[in-house]
Amino acid sequence: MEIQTSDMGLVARVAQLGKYYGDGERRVTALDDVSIGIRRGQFTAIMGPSGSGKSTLMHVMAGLDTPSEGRVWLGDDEITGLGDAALTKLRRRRIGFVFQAFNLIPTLDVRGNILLPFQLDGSAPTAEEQRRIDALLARLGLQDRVRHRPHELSGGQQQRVAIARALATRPDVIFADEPTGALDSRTGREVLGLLRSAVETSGQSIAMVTHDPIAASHADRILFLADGRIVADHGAMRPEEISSVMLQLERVQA
Ligand SMILES: Nc1ncnc2c1ncn2[C@@H]1O[C@H](COP(=O)(O)OP(=O)(O)OP(=O)(O)O)[C@@H](O)[C@H]1O
Repeated sequence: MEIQTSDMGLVARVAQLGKYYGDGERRVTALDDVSIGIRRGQFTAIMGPSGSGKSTLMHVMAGLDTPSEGRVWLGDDEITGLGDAALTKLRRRRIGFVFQAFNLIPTLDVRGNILLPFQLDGSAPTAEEQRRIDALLARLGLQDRVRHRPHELSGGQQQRVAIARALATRPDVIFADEPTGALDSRTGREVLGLLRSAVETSGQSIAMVTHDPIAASHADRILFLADGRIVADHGAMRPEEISSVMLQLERVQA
């Protein structure tokens, strides 16, 4: 297969990606010959049975983990083989993260948490970025909470702060790992609505790992993994259609 080295429509891409853990008989194949791109301006869900390689794929695409084989690009920039310092800089500048456990800094208030990516990058937000952050705080219903610390907020509010932090720097792509996993279903739906509206209103590109068919039904595209391979690549689907694919994959993988 020809490896394309440029594609303006993709914000992140991997080619012939393999990831192995351990040696000899104990070798585990987490990813096996995966070639896939995340499309710009789309909300992509990554689904699959437990152990199918979802988190590994996301971590390699986000430069949090390195592949055993194959190549990785962020936009047009190949990141395969970059060292830790270069990857850290690239993540800070070009990638946003939203995690199941929110990952806010407990000693910083809401504004401090949202400004953290700028501070880590050694830059203060410009006046325009500051205005954008204020607008984000208002849109996410956090304007009365800016001086609160994470432990003074509900789970849903904490995840909204994490989303505001991820959106504040206008990253090329946001990687979300089970963003609704720790939330009740109503709060989870609100969070998904916020991610969806970032795609609709700002063209934000988002890739989300999830187990939840309802969460995945908010996506424009759903990639299904099983045993470390991409086994299906669908446009938007209803929750019941997603559940039925997942049931089939769980049977195959088991
Ligand atoms: N650090 C590691 N050492 C050894 N094996 C690992 C490691 N990380 C992941 N694996 C294995 O790689 C495979 C893929 O794991 P991964 O976490 O990517 O799956 P997943 O689809 O995200 O699973 P889950 O839905 O349960 O979180 C699994 O078999 C897992 O046990």
